[in-house]
Amino acid sequence: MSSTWFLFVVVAVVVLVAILVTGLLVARKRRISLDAKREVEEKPKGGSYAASGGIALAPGGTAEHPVEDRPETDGQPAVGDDAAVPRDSAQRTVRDVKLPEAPSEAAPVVEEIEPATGRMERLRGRLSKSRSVFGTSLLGLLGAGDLDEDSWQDVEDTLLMADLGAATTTQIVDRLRDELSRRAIRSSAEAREVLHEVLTAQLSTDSERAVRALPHIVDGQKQPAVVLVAGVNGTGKTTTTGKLARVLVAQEKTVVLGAADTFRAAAADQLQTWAERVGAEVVRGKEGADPAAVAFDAVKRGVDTGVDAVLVDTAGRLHTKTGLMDELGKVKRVVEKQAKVDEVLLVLDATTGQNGLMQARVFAEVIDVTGIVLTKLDGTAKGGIVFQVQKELGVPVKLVGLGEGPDDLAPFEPGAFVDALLG
Ligand SMILES: Nc1nc2c(ncn2[C@@H]2O[C@H](COP(=O)(O)OP(=O)(O)OP(=O)(O)O)[C@@H](O)[C@H]2O)c(=O)[nH]1
Repeated sequence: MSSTWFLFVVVAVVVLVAILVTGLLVARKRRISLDAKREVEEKPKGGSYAASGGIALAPGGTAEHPVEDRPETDGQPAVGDDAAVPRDSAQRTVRDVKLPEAPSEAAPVVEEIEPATGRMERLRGRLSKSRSVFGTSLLGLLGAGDLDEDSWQDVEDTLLMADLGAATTTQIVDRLRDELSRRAIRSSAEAREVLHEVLTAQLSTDSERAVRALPHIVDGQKQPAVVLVAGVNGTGKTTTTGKLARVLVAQEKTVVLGAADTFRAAAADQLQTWAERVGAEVVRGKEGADPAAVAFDAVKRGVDTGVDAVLVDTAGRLHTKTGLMDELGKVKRVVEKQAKVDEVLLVLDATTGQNGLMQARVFAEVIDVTGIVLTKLDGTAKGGIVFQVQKELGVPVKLVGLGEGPDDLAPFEPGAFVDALLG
């Protein structure tokens, strides 16, 4: 009995010792695996990169890098490179990798600009087509002395054909009749004098012809002049904007051009070319972007950089399309959140004759046109639209386009214009 009892005690002790040893081993193993986990967590990821604070920045070109000592020179490991330089040695950063040279683009050549003064005189010959109607026909008729009713009818027809319109033609013929009977005209030189007087008087206006494109002071701060250029398709808006920029730059003014014609990418490219030629900045949007937003950005840029003038070229739009005209109104309203629009130039193509007048009426209603630019006067015998537009709208013709050349833009001066018409 006692030996059975003794055996029982020995077995119990052995089992207890075995349990104790196993427990100790398990506890130790657990502790090691926990420590190992912490080690993994604390190891910074990505080698030397430790994103504890913000991104550390350093000025370019000043930091030192051991990379210079690496055997490879072109960024690729060379033979034996692995053996010579351990994989975990400092890596080259983006700053150290030399980029291939960008293909050198020829710097745009800034052109010399012809002085604007006396341009009308220089461009007089360009009005030759208009002159052939006015000068030759009218002077021939009037210089012949006493005119019968048929001759007066011819005078009237000549004026109508040159796009002076019915109302203006009647006024001019009435004035001519008065003057001729009062002065007893006998030669074509005298006739020319009378005609010159009457036509010039017909073109006179009390409105200011100067283009409001110079900066002014608002609340003690220089504010650029904001000029909006509008009109139907193809009248010469972009060309005029470019030509006007040249005039300003020639007078040492700084200019921002806004390419708010977002329908045609080519229009913005065209404006950009004009800008490069005079050294002006262009603000343009993506094709199809909101033109009002581009115009706004251009004016903001001009205000922020303190330039003298911001010229905004808008997309061509038919005056008969209400949606497009509304959009133009929006362009002006949005720009005016940034700065007052000082000048709204309506560009009319002189070769379109009477239709130009219709366009002018609608545009004037939508955006308060302040000045007319009559383009392509070099290519028409119908310069007479100048008379009508001004009389009907009470808006002065400020500039005339007399060719496709960069400096073929002249100020509108009634006396010089009539001189050019009569030859
Ligand atoms: N002869 C002549 N051509 C001109 C004159 N002004 C502009 N042009 C030409 O007219 C064409 C149209 O000119 P643009 O400036 O592109 O006209 P736009 O109004 O901006 O055109 P859209 O943006 O399509 O509405 C171009 O070939 C110009 O060279 C001018 O005074 N005389």
